[in-house]
Amino acid sequence: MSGANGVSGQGLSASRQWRGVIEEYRELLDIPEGTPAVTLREGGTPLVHSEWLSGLTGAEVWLKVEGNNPTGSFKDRGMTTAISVALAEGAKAVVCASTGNTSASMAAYAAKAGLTPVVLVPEGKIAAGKMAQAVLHGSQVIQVRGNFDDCLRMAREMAWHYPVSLVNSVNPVRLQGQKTAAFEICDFLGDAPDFHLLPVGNAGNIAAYWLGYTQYAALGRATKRPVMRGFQAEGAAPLVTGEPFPDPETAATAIRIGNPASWKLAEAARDESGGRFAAVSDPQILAAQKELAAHDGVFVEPASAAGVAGLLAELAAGESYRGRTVAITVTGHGLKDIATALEGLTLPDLVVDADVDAAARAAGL
Ligand SMILES: Cc1ncc(COP(=O)(O)O)c(C=O)c1O
Ligand SMILES: N[C@@H](CCOP(=O)(O)O)C(=O)O
Repeated sequence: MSGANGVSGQGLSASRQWRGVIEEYRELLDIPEGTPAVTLREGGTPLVHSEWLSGLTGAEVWLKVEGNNPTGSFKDRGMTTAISVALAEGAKAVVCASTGNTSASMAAYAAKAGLTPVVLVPEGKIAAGKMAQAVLHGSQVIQVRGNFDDCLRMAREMAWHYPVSLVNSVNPVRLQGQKTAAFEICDFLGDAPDFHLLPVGNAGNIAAYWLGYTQYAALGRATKRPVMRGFQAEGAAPLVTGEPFPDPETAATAIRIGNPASWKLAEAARDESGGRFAAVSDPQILAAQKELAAHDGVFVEPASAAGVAGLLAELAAGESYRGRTVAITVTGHGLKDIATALEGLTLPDLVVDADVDAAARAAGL
């Protein structure tokens, strides 16, 4: 899951190493001047052309593969900025509420910075890979009898009453880092795409992309801004219905969020771009996850497939993207949640003697 992979993908020469999003885009980030970067060289992730989805749609469909970040999700872009600023401001400890990825990312960057990470998660709802990351990077992980929204309320209060800095995306410095994904897409394509599709949970990421696209258009580095389409899980779709979900539920645990903190910013991105929010069911999400792995070689966690599931659902409903350029963010790596990926699958049990002909026969060659 290395992020320093911008060498060919970002048009860099082989001798030039990707430096992480702060050093690559410092002059475009609203963070205190001269803030030393705490970085794991996040960003510079591949924009992979999807022959499968391009063939289905008649569009040029590109996947922004954020699982290639150092901790396996897009959160690293925002965590480099949040942890760098927190450290520069003298923080000794950091806290977040999480459905998993934010805690994994915070813990890694806190370890790098020598800060103490405190994590609040909904009890029993965190994928094992993410929990392992948080624990191995040295977090104090506190499970809460409640959902993510309860955890976020507690994290805000903890940061208010105790000497600990909050690094959830309600911290605006997070969005500064996360907007760099929009910069990278424009830099790679030479302009903004016509459409940008992505999963939405707490809604920081759609807000960050919109910031980035807006900034690039204002600077003349892009001629347009994309139409933003955000996809939520049916059981946790407050932006679709317009009402908080008191008991959000979905197999896509990363987006099991009933009351997104960046609700207003997400609505602004939708309205200013002429976009929309829509819901996709868990079976649609899990089917998209499998198809993406099988057709494009990109293995993502369930929540990360919501944008692709959304595109497929729209196509089935008669929507056309023909002739357009479409970017879809696939937000996190599939290895984070193996249990869900394997659910309902029959694992191969072909066992042969140590004999090549027997293996070839078993393989049907
Ligand atoms: C893998 C993954 N995808 C998508 C999201 C949604 O991002 P956001 O909360 O910024 O809307 C999250 C976190 O919520 C996530 O962990
Ligand atoms: N999916 C998120 C939820 C909270 O994230 P944030 O970006 O709003 O801090 C997670 O991974 O915890």
